[in-house]
Amino acid sequence: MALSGAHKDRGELRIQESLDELCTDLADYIAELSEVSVKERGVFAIALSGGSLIGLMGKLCEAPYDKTVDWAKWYIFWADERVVAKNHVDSNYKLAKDGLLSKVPIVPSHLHSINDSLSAEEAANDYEFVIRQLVRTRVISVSDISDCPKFDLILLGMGPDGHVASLFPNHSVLNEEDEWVTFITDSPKPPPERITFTLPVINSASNVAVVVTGSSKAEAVHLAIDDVGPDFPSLPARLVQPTQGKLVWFLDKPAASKLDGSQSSE
Ligand SMILES: O=C(O)[C@H](O)[C@@H](O)[C@H](O)[C@H](O)COP(=O)(O)O
Repeated sequence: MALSGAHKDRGELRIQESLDELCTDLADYIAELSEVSVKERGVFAIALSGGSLIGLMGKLCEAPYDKTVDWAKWYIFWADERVVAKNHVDSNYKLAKDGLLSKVPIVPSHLHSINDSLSAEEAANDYEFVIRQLVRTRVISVSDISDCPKFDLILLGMGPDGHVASLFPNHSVLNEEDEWVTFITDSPKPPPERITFTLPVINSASNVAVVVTGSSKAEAVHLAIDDVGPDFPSLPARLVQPTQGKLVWFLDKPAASKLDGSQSSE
């Protein structure tokens, strides 16, 4: 590991020399959280995002994780999803299914993707209803301070504009406090229609990991993590602040290159 440390309230930073090391560290981290959660609760409720994250999780399909992870105890959700058919090339479900979930023995009924025959608004309401049922049966824990679902792990990517899940800068959904799952029809990143976990749900999780690679995101990483003062508008990624849970940033060197002090640590 190139660098590891805590950054005030911004969580733990894990900065890796190479993508290969980042992928190994990420697989280790997920496998460990799965083990702890299965031991404590009998299940592991994990929410995925789209984008490069799924490829970076690829080592989970390989030895030793393919055999050591208790896949039958995984319940899988999406922190955000594009409102397209499940077999559409833009579907986050399809991305995860093809790249990861079809290669390990997940129980098909534990895969909780959106109903792709509904409108964005209906799909968000329906997804929240599904999550409410699973909170009731304690497949998903509940936060004792927010009453929100408390996922064991929420995995997020981040765009160069600092968006996470489908929470984009300056969008009104950033202020959503009542819904668990909401929708947008004007995503600046195509496709335009998406459903997304809201910030209260993300910040109620036991663990949140933000996985970011590449120099195009270095400025957003700096603005999301460093103490930049009040003059900068808050990026969605900066609003990821688990109330009781643990936040970890997985970064490669190019993504971390504009962090304060990064030059001196090379
Ligand atoms: O469905 C989506 O578009 C995402 O969930 C989104 O939040 C993604 O994680 C980031 O845009 C980062 O994507 P990349 O890692 O591919 O840049």
